[in-house]
Amino acid sequence: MEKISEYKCFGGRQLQYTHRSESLSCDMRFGIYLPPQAEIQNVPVLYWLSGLTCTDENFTQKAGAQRVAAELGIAIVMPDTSPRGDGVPDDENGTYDFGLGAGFYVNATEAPWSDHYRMYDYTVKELPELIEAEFPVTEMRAISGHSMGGHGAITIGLNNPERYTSISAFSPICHPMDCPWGEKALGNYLGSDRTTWAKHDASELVRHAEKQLPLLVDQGLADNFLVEQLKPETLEAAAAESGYALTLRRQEGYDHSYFFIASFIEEHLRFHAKYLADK
Ligand SMILES: N[C@@H](CCC(=O)N[C@@H](CS)C(=O)NCC(=O)O)C(=O)O
Repeated sequence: MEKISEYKCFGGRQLQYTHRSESLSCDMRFGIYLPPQAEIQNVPVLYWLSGLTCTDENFTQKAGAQRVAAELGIAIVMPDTSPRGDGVPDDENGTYDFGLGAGFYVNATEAPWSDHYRMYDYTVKELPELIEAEFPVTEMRAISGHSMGGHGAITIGLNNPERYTSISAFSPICHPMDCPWGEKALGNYLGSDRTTWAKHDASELVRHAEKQLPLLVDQGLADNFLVEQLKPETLEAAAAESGYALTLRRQEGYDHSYFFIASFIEEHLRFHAKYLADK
């Protein structure tokens, strides 16, 4: 692991590292914010999963999360959104919604993607192991994300309820089995057998959840992707069916951008802080 940059921020430190990833077979970058409390004690961690086209830097630079993370004593880890580098295949047409910048937080089973595109293992196991070995953090983890990363946060959280205290999402892809982004990604990474997709579909997981983790979702009503790609109503219907205590808030006038995330990230951090402190 090698440090790329370090900035003092709200009394804590905003850091960026590169490391060799065994699960992804390539070098990866991640960002980590350590609040001031981490100078004297281990602190809990929020994992943030970004959306299509993002790297580790979008959330770091645009969400404005550090001030409240410093107040609450929470570290934030921001991974990249796909494997990168020489030899990592990309969509042959270079589209933004598949391949580089679009790992969808699954382990690909199909060639040529399966050699590198293993973002599920990276996010669930490899990265937390590295973070917990190298930084002053506890094993208390929460997970959040945006769009493709909101899908990642909900699916990873619900598939591993013992590993996380709470889940939140901004504008998540709620039903990837039935939207263009999701069908393209899951079809290419996992193959045509749709039964293997259900484990990576937030609505399916909420419909069948055995253990409920606290789940907060914010969705802007002026989001261009709302109707065709995000479909929060499917998550709501699934929660109603299974009795899952979902909090889904529709926010008038907000779009899909980081201006929306910046407007509500404080509430998401305070939501997670409650459960990170409880356990
Ligand atoms: N660039 C795409 C949209 C991709 C997009 O909106 N990405 C979101 C996540 S799904 C994002 O966070 N973009 C980076 C940013 O706003 O900093 C387009 O041309 O339609």
